[in-house]
Amino acid sequence: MTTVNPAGNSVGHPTPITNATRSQKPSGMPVHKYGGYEAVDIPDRTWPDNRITVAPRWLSTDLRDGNQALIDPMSPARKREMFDLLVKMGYKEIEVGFPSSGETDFAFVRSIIEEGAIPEDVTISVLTQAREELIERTVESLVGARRATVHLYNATAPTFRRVVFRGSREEVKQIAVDGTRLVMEYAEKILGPETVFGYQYSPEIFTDTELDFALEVCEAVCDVWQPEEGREIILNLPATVERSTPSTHADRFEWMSRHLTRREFVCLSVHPHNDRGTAVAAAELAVMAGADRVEGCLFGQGERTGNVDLVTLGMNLFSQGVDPQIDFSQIDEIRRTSEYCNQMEIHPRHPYAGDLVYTAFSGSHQDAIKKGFDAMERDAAARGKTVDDIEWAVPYLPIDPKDVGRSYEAVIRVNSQSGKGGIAYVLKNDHKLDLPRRMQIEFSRIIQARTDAEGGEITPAQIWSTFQDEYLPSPEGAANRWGRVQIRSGQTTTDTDAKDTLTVEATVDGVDTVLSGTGNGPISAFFDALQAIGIDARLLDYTEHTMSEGASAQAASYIECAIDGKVLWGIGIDANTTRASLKAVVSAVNRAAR
Ligand SMILES: CC(=O)SCCNC(=O)CCNC(=O)[C@H](O)C(C)(C)COP(=O)(O)OP(=O)(O)OC[C@H]1O[C@@H](n2cnc3c(N)ncnc32)[C@H](O)[C@@H]1OP(=O)(O)O
Ligand SMILES: CC(C)C(=O)C(=O)O
Repeated sequence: MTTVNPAGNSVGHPTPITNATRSQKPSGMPVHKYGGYEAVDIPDRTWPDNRITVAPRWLSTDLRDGNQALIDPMSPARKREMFDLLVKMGYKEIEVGFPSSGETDFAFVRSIIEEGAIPEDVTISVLTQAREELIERTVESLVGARRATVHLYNATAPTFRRVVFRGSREEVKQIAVDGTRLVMEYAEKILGPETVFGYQYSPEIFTDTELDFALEVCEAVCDVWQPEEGREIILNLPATVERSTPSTHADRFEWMSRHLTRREFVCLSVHPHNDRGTAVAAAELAVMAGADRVEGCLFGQGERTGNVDLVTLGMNLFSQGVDPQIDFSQIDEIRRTSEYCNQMEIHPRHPYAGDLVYTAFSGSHQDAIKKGFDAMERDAAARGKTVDDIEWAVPYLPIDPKDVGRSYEAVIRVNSQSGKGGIAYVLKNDHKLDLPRRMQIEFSRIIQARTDAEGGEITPAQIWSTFQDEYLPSPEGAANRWGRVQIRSGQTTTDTDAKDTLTVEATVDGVDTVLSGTGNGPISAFFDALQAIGIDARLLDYTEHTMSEGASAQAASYIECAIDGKVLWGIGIDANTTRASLKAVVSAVNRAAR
């Protein structure tokens, strides 16, 4: 056989792809327009060995960075709903707006202060440019607040120095220094003793600013603020536009953390955006590299591709056994509120919150999930505990969906990619029927035929009605549409040599009749009785289980038989196990004749 390998040569045998044979043709994309990102000279970096064992401080900037990126910024009512949600979830630092931007933000800040909506342990913060009239207005918005932080920013990156401020390094540093001084002066003048006042500074686009200059500006700002015991300064180092790998970002954090002279009085804060799609990793690695605090938005709202997603970050900690200090137990409610406030939908694959993130359609995933749930139950029982008390270990499910308020219903959804495990899961979960393995295979072929013919998803209700129609036509079935044999009542007697005699009142082909037979037990006696109506049945396998607890508990019996040369399963459900097994025989017999 002749094949063409990836390099385009005809060869006698397929050639494996190696770096040597891989095509290196230019793509034609204008790569010359972009330069590589500068590495940090920190060969003794320590962050890769660090582990996150406690949650960082969180700041939600949904009402500021998130809001400023919306097509339709939040109305006062939507802002208030978001604020109340953030408080309820447990955020203790909330950036509530840019009060000097206009009346809407100013009035909102005033409203939450005047209406007493801010719990005592929550600090609000407000953002301002380093311009005197804006700083004054910003501080005015905070009058009467119990705990408030002014957050001042100016861009420090070279392009901004050249293009926006048209100034030297010294001049740009001076903007930060003067801004800090003005914030302190206006806070002193305008705010009363009831306000615990804090200060935050951000060298905007920290990630594009030369490290030595970012440090120089931060140090100059600290010289003005004079951080000390009980007087922290928050230095927030934003990846305003994400351009580096998370590892380089972490290097920059470790470098800054090592070089800041008053590090113990500095709260080092990270503010990643998601332009490369790696904001979550950037935040996590920055925390490993020394960041004390993370700024972001719920579900990654925010400028362009968004701020870092606070939900994913918090849930990532949770899934590692670290308390995020935030309550995500009603994730769908959080999601609905966020969608309402931002007027934007959350993607079905959004980590932890999307509609499909705890759902498996594919057979091998479903099989493993079902086995995982079964193993959890067995392990818990063996240790005398409940499933909720042992370590979560269900394949393909990073967390227990119940922990975020989801039910198990959507965990397994069935389509043409599904296998027996998923279908068995639906029957067990929704109907307490634990089908024997070979019966699972039999029933999954029936479902598979339907999904192949009709395409799309088959719902749990459709699976159940197919199951009823196939195995339970009467009387448990949805419709008494078919079934050659129906039993109405039966009696067994056991004689002295342990032979059972069974007498059954039945309807066969629409005619009422009495069937009678003997055997080693009721099932074999019933097989014997069926001979009278020309049915030759032989038992191959039998299992049963109870479906619930208590006096009125139902039992399910499963019977595999060879009937007139066909091997098939039947099921019977009844409070009495003998009746359940007779019904299972009827189920199989009727299927054979169908
Ligand atoms: C990365 C971030 O997310 S930063 C936050 C961005 N958010 C926002 O801007 C939302 C709210 N902002 C606004 O509503 C408006 O910008 C306002 C009302 C605050 C100010 O509006 P304007 O007075 O029209 O000024 P504008 O925002 O256009 O800023 C331009 C001027 O401010 C200067 N400037 C920009 N940022 C800063 C800063 N942080 N500190 C000092 N000056 C600054 C610019 O150099 C420019 O000066 P120039 O006119 O001398 O060239
Ligand atoms: C104001 C700063 C922190 C900001 O939002 C950014 O740089 O993205």
